[in-house]
Amino acid sequence: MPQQVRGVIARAKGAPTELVTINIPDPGPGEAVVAIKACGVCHTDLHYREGGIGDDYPYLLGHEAAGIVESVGDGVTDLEPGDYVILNWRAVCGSCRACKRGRPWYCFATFNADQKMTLEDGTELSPALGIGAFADKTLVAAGQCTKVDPDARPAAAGLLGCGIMAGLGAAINTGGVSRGDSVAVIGCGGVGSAAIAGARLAGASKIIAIDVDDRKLEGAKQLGATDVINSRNADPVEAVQGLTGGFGADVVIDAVGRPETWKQAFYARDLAGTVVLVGVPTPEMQLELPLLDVFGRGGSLKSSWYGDCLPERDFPMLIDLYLQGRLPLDSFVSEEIGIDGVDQAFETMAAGQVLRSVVVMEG
Ligand SMILES: NC(=O)c1ccc[n+]([C@@H]2O[C@H](COP(=O)([O-])OP(=O)(O)OC[C@H]3O[C@@H](n4cnc5c(N)ncnc54)[C@H](O)[C@@H]3O)[C@@H](O)[C@H]2O)c1
Ligand SMILES: [Zn+2]
Ligand SMILES: [Zn+2]
Repeated sequence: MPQQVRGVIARAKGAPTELVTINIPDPGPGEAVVAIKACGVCHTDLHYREGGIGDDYPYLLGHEAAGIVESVGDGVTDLEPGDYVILNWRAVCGSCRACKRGRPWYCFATFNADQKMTLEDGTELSPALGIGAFADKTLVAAGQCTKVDPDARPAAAGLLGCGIMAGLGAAINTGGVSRGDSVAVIGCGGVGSAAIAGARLAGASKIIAIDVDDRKLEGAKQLGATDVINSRNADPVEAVQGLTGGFGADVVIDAVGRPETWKQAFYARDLAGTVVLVGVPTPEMQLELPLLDVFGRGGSLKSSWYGDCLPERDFPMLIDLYLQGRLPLDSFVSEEIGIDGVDQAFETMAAGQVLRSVVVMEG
């Protein structure tokens, strides 16, 4: 039986969000209905509201979520009602060129549910990143559900569904940080702080946190930064060189995504080091750089989407590390809010006051 639940939608560009009743169809072949337990508030949700991603309004917002599988459609064999899952926005297909060449994190075909959730009047909803989890329940493709240890509390577990995974993976997967490396992270919001936690987990010996906000640098120390630089007061390139014997860091992660921070990353790395761009630039941003400097420096220049993660490989492993006390996911949960608090959380986020606000569903 199709059911009616509450959901947070963006009805029109720039308009405040609304908590409304939505229709969830029964899961079709390859689909699942998931009862949401918690869902983090991410910049991307705000971008949807503001029209920065598309104009397929109304959007059903929310995409960093953990929940319990309620029902599954035909042909779903690896998931059953009662399973505790983290939702992901990149279920890989296994058969495209990227998948076949062993780089499934570049998979061309991402799986979402075929059926549509709707408003009460039948208007089709566009779920944010194919998820839509600021809701009591949502409909997804079964491949978007990854089973993890149910002992992990939902507010922390759900964060692996987007921004925190992006930061952890930028360090561990894309940057390939390994034991003894020196790492610098520019921008210590949720994503950059997660990169710091990832660098620590990977055994980095020096982790240099760079931000323009002392509150963020304080938080970075708690997560394992060994040194902090406020780039309003000091040249971050010189400071990183000074802290690394003049060489620069082995891996530098730009979690801001502006031409000036990327250049800092480029010059703050060791000659053979790696730059990872994880912050998302805007379309008009241009980069100007002496080509000779690119030539004269080896190493690699990379970008990282979703931490180059493979949910089935990475989520259960990271949740195990969390439960062992080795990955401080709780530190990223700045506040827990109700489903009616999303717009307020967008303001708190824009003011730089939190790493993550997390909507926790009652009951
Ligand atoms: N690649 C991905 O898969 C992925 C996933 C999620 C988010 N992101 C992107 O990552 C970026 C960071 O996201 P977030 O949630 O951490 O945002 P955030 O706003 O929480 O953090 C940004 C941080 O950068 C700092 N900052 C701003 N300008 C700076 C500068 N010039 N130098 C140093 N620090 C500066 C801010 O003080 C803040 O602490 C965004 O661009 C976001 O879109 C990427
Ligand atoms: Zn594929
Ligand atoms: Zn997100």
